[in-house]
Amino acid sequence: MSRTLRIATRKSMLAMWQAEHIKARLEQLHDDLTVELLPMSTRGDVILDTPLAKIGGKGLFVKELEVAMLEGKADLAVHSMKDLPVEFPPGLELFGICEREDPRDAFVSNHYARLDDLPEGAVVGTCSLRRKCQLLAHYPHLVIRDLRGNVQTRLRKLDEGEFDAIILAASGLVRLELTDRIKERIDVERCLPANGQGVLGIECRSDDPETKALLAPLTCPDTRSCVLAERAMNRRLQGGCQVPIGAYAELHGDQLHLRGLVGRPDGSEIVEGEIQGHRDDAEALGAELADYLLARGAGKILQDVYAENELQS
Ligand SMILES: NCc1[nH]cc(CCC(=O)O)c1CC(=O)O
Repeated sequence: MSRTLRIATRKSMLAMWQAEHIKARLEQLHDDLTVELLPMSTRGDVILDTPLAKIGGKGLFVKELEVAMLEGKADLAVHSMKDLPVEFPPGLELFGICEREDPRDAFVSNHYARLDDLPEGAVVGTCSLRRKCQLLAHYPHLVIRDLRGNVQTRLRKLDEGEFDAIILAASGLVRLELTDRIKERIDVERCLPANGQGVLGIECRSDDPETKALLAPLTCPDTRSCVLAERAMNRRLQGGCQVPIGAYAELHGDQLHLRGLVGRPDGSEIVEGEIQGHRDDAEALGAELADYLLARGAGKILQDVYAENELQS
């Protein structure tokens, strides 16, 4: 029986690449399946002049896609897991979690080979409070400036000389075949990634078993365990995507090792911790690590960050 699936997607090059990638994999897996893309604009794409942390609102980039699925105009959406809110609207769920690519942040510069080489006062572009916090904690001599836009826009601003360097997810650059722009992959000890970084997630309607059956083979069980732990930590911390929270899990056999971090955007305080346990307890481990961080002052830091965002908006 032939079937057609429609993927709702943002129109940025990275989002389109990701949707095309899942389309190709699905069509390869299933004979007689046709996959079409439904490109859409989201609020996050339209509001380009305000730092994301100030616009706030969870899921700025996903709401329109979700409406399209609920209205039956599309069957699935492909997301960067790190941009996905931890909760889903009724009727929709996270069904597929694909194999993780490089989770690290990448150092991109036209003049410097490594983060360590940046001189006093060098200007680094990022709008991620997580990156800002960790960069300033390790390199207090740097100046961090907001940098927004899709990957191409950010690279253009670097090339125009507005910044000495910028930080982007390595995975996004790799997907766009811009690997040669990566000067250094920053180890997770210096910059703990965002939960779900480097992972594609697939969202679909909860009551759509046919789509789910087609999507099932895309899930990577190892990545899924890691991402469940990372997201459980963020959920317990009640962190949206615009907060200085890092979460990164790795598997060693069946042992899951999760690291977490909450920090002040200026790098003046970082609360961090790690936990290890069986992968079957991934979500419980995430929640437990969140409680550990909360007991050490993470809640106060997050409260202050949220209050600051309120004030500026
Ligand atoms: N917030 C934007 C965004 N969302 C996902 C990625 C990269 C790909 C990924 O993490 O899977 C990026 C770009 C970036 O942070 O440099």
